[in-house]
Amino acid sequence: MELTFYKYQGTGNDFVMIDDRAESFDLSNLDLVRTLCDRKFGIGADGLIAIRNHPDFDFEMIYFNADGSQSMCGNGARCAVAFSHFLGIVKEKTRFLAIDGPHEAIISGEQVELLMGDVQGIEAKSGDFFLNTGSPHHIRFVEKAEGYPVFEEGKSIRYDSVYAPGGTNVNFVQPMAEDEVFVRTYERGVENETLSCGTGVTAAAIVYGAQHQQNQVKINTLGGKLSVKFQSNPDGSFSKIWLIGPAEQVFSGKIKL
Ligand SMILES: N[C@@H](CCC[C@H](N)C(=O)O)C(=O)O
Repeated sequence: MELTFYKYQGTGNDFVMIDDRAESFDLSNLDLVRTLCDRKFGIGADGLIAIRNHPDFDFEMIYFNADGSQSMCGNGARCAVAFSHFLGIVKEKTRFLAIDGPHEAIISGEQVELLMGDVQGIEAKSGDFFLNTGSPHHIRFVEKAEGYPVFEEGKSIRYDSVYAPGGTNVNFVQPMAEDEVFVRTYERGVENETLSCGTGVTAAAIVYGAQHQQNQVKINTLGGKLSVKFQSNPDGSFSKIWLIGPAEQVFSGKIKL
């Protein structure tokens, strides 16, 4: 049996994409998810996304990390929107469902603008910060992200007992200007640094923007540039959070199952 797949990337965060409107992909087969995401034995990706029909939305995005765990993925959602546009499911605007709830998106050329869920607030964590942007994110500001031991430090914070049992993603954020940062992320579920993390840069932008009275922050990652805009509310929450950046189909193929 063969599976048709598409490969997408959003600022270097890469995903196996499956058109599963026929519901023939077994979502409970996590060994298969792990094999498809394996860079030596499969297609290779940070995560896998199945697109399914939903009665109340344009589509549903079902996201798995490379290790088979599930959470919200910002870059993956932008790629899922581009893929649904490619499949003809959506035009320039869409409303779809992800694990953290409904999302809206706008496609303008190569860019996908994604409306994220509201954020309740920012927690202080011994000089660092924590917030949930659909996925959990620890934020640490560093003077220089280049050369920073992202894997070692990220892994140690990801497994810190304060985040047990679920763990957290970990972002190291270097300020570059009043409205610009460089972000490197250790991703839970990939268990390594990825070239970019959408929910992570969103978290970094919110913390940095709130500290510098900015409601729009430019983001540099190892995989490219994104931007985040948001509204700060008097109760410490954040809403109208938009993650903006490119999403691209890289190749497609068939793999033997
Ligand atoms: N790469 C993603 C985040 C995916 C989920 C994360 N690894 C987790 O398990 O929390 C993004 O672009 O947001």
